[in-house]
Amino acid sequence: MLPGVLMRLNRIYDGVEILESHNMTFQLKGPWFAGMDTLVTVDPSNVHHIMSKNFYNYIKGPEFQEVFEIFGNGLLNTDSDRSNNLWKCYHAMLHDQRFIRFSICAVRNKLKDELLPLLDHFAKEGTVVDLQDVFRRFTFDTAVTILGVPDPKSLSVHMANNNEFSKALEDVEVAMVYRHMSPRFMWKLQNRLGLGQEKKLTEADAVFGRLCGKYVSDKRQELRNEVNNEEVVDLLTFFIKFELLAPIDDKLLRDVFVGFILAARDTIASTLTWFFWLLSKNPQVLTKIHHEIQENLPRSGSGHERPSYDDLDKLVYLNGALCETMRLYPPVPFQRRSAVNQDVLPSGHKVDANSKIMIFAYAMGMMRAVWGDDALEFKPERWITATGGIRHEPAYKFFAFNAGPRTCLGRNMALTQLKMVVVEILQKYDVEVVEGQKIEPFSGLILHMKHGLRVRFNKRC
Ligand code: HEM
Repeated sequence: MLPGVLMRLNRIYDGVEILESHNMTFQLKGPWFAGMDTLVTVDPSNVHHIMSKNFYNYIKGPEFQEVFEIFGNGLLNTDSDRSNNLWKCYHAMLHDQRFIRFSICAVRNKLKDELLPLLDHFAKEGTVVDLQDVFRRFTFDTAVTILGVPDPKSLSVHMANNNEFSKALEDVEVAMVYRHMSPRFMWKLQNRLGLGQEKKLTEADAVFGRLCGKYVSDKRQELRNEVNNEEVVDLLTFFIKFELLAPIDDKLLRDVFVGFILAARDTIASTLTWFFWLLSKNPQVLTKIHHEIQENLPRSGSGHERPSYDDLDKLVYLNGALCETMRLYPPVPFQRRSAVNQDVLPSGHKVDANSKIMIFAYAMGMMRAVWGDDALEFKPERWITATGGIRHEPAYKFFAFNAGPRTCLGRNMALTQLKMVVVEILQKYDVEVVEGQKIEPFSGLILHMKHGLRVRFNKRC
């Protein structure tokens, strides 16, 4: 059943119905020889139990690490709690004011100097563009810049696709989905014979090794020559210079590099794409966001560096609309875990040692039992308290950023970046979604739009 279910992720409503009729937890069966049986759950009490209360019993495990071996010893592939040194290093970096300033500046410059001029060009020419492609290029360039490597400049009028690293990432994603959907012996055999997706995966690994090797050695050289500029703290500089993680060898830096792009690139691009599509379907929400921006943000030319952190914090309704987007279309649509020891979940389901569990974040956001009868509606109001503040939902219910000790470390940075991009685009353009296109999700590691999202930009007066 598992391959079939993964292939039909676009028919999510079937999955929602099955899970609703099974009280939010369901045993999937694979062929007896393939070891693919998986307990699928969207029950928040189970999620809380798995991700927090009994955290040590539910690991990604060796099988997960084997599937994702291309990410090496990076954080996404590592089991353990917050005592892990790599986790501590990431945590320190994402709370370091110099790194935060550098990242915000990278996003702001990319917006101002490249994305907005490009959208101006598209608006002037009346060009129809794939918004998802635009955002993926934007987030790729910003993630690479934040890493401290020369900007690949993949945003351009011609939208050429000639970046080796980005192509390798795409091959990796397809290969990961293939590994998930195939019995282990099958992809192992293909890997040994160098066939199909496995061949591409091996080639992608070589690209990562070669390019990251060069980036890291260039950065080490740059730091040796540096006239000390304490203000510029990109990711590689942070990891190499501050030596929080000693020793840090080039192989681990390669794993951090690839993992960071994976964590910070398509998650943001996916959210932005679904967000603009949802706005096109819900014009009343768009009107309210415009109103909130007008009320709260200084106008351009007022001398402020716009918009500031504090300004963005005032946008409570926009925050709700972004959370609502990630509730319905969580960029990371599922999480896999494996049980170390036998256990019983709060729902009463028995879990055998070494059995597999999937938390299906995508279906969870659509569960009436979790979100109420209006679960399928796009309602930013859901995220606002009676006094007009931000309503915080527990992570085991709003699972887009994961839950427990291994919650997404970049959550705040992600929300800031999302708001910066949305505000700038909405202030300057009306985004017109082309009629008649088929919109359906494609779930790899990230929940993309299968056919992209074709739009026109019309300049606002
Ligand atoms: C909308 C944007 C984002 C979403 C929905 C998101 C979601 C997630 C999820 C679900 C995980 C757990 C992955 C797993 O263990 O399989 C995760 C981990 C992580 N994310 Fe994010 N993420 C986003 C943006 C970012 C950004 C911008 C950064 C960095 C600046 C970031 C940094 C990380 C890191 C370092 C981890 C590893 C945490 C750990 O394993 O302990 N994320 N994220």
